Amino acid sequence: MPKKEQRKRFSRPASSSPRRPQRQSERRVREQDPNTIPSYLVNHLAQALRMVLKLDGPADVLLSVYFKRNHELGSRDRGFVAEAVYAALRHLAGIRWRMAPAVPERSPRLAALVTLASLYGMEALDSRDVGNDRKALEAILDKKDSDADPATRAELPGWLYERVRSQYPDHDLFFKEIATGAPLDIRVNLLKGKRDEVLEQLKDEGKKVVATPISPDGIRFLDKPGITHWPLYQDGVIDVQDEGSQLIARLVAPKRREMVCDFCAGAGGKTLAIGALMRSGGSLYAFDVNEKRLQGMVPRLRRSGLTNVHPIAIRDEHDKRLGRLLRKFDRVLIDAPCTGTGTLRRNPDLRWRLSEDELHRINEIQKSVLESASRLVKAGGRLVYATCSVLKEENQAVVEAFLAAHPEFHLLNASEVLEGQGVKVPAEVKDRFGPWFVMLPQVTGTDGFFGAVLERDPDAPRRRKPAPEAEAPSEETESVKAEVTETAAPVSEEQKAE
Ligand SMILES: C[S@@+](CC[C@H](N)C(=O)[O-])C[C@H]1O[C@@H](n2cnc3c(N)ncnc32)[C@H](O)[C@@H]1O
Repeated sequence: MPKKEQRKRFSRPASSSPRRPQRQSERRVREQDPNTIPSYLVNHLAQALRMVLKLDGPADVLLSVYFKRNHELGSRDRGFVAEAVYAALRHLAGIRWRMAPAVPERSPRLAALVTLASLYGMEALDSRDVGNDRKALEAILDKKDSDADPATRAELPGWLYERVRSQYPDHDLFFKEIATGAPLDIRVNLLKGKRDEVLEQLKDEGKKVVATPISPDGIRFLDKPGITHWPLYQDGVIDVQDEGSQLIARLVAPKRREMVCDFCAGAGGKTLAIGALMRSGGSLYAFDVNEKRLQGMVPRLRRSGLTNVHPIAIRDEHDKRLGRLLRKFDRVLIDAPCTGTGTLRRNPDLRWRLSEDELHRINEIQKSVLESASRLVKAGGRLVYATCSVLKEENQAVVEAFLAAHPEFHLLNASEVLEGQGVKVPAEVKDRFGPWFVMLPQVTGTDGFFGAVLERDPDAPRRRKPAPEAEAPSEETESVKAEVTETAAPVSEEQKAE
């Protein structure tokens, strides 16, 4: 292999090219070898890295601020800069180690050159952009990965590396997966379309799509098109949702006329999937402490055609008003706040912003939310605890501690719950994880997800009531809805208008 080829250290995103068309204004400034990356893109990458490497917010948010401030950048240029920023974040430990004693956040231009040379090779850089940094850059690129410590090679902070390493025998495959991006999955809204028909339509339109292998509702794009302007999206036939997240909604297995609660609903990814499984029947309460996130659900709900969802902002898991809903729900989903370590392919910056202290803080909230939300489950009802974390501390350990303190709940086999709906759960998932539902990038090709299905013993016999009126919310729950709706005015007002 020629030496320059050896220097391409990062796998290159399929969509990006080092040869960007130069803008007219740039050409006027100076002529440049057309086979190299235009200088203005190197400069933008350095400035974007200066901002994003502060790690004081999610990379996608910081990047969109950067692009707003630099609105003269066209969409292809934005794509190029974004891909390079994400590559730098995926390989930040390695870049840091190579650049030492220089530090990427203080030398973002050098970090930009290292990133671009690692993606496209030194020959893609204009010698005037490299300037006096050539020697330093060559020394940086010549360092051998095998000399770095294992956590650096895994591109994880030490505390997280140790946990993943000790927990998963196939940890090396996990490390390999988190060095790549994630595909774009969508869920077909069962109220408005059939998966196979939408799949055919997309294929006829020339889109590169396949059915998701496990979720019966999903479609996977082999590239990553922008879909939000498509009629299928605007009309609510499809929504963006990772296959793993679709399956968590299926773990809830709601029936059409039931009372269901999505306790940590956020912007409603799983709420929408559960509502569609309920065919918009029954009542679906969507709680969250973050009113702004709940508001993000409103346009999605409008597109989806669901009319059974009640988004309600709560103060916290001890909100007094929840007292009126005790033992009222057939199903409760807790999509708990978590470290998000299952989504590192999508959110490569997350690992550098997390800490062990943060993990412990989140862990306390998880236990407390599970404790409180479990009280809403009626006798014989189901409780699903889920996270997008790959850490046992946030998953099995939380549920095991809860079960030890609550003999009135027992664990169901999550794979059987899915198979009862015709979902083909991979044998490896069943064999490795028993009653738990665990998805991992290296096993299922999805984000990492955890789900546990618990059932409250049917200690109190269900009241026999004539269907269907009897299954409608009681006056008491209606009054809670009205009361809480007032406090969550911005969400619920829009909701009422639908
Ligand atoms: C994993 S996210 C939910 C994602 C969402 N279910 C989805 O599918 O798009 C966890 C959510 O829990 C919420 N949360 C945090 N603490 C909470 C609490 N004490 N009670 C209820 N929700 C809480 C956060 O605001 C966040 O939206």
